[in-house]
Amino acid sequence: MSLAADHLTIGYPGHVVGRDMSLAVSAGEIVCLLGPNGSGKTTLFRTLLGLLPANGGTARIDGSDIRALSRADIARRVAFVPQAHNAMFPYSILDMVTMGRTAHLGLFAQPTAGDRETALRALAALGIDDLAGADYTAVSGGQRQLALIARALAQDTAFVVMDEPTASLDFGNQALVLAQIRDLSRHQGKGVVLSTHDPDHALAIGDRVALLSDGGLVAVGPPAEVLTAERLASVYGVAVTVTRLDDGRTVCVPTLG
Ligand SMILES: Nc1ncnc2c1ncn2[C@@H]1O[C@H](COP(=O)(O)OP(=O)(O)OP(=O)(O)O)[C@@H](O)[C@H]1O
Repeated sequence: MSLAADHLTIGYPGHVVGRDMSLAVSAGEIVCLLGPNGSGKTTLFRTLLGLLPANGGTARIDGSDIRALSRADIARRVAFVPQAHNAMFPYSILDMVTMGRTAHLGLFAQPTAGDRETALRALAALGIDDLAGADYTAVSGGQRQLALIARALAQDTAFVVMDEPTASLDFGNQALVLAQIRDLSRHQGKGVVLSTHDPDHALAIGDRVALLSDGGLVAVGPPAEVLTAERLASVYGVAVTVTRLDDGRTVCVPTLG
């Protein structure tokens, strides 16, 4: 089982964002995508999910060309956590998360009590079950982000694609979400690809890191091999110290000029 970019060229009409990108995420694996602002992380995800046509190459799920799959087929196999957006429709958080179950329902079928249970369990896993009845448009950006992650958990797909899942979360909720993501891969065997601006997050939970810069994937591999001080300095233009802690973990600290 895999979610794969096969020599993908990505972009918009008249604007190529990245060329010849190849990357495959397997079941049970966490791949973290890092890259500067505007380098194309969201564009790559949208192309991988079939939301944006590739300018070249192929996006594949379990070997099938994404263009051959219906939206429902894709939604049964891949959940997407977009960046927390401003909500338009005043659904309750529970309704919003229950919508993650839609992929498993037949046309016109209503969610069952079991679907609501699944949604409630996902909310509890993220510590926001007390918000089940709250209006999705009237909670904070971080709470909306947690609800979007809960919706993906409820969708219960083999793969999860997360666009900056920790971006608007406080320090404690960042750790909670990282632990949830690790659990999704280690205990539930899901393949996860997520983008982040924090190399420490990739070092903490990534099995592999893909570094996107200058219109291509410049390095793909184990976090400690990809995220060297030299490479981070060259991609982000800041001096960085990469240090190993006594307990074996590795962290990155930028040097302020
Ligand atoms: N709808 C669009 N139409 C045309 N160009 C776009 C569109 N969305 C993004 N772009 C451009 O594509 C490039 C990549 O943007 P993208 O959002 O994929 O980057 P990103 O790595 O996700 O950035 P960030 O880290 O800031 O979220 C940018 O130059 C951006 O201006």
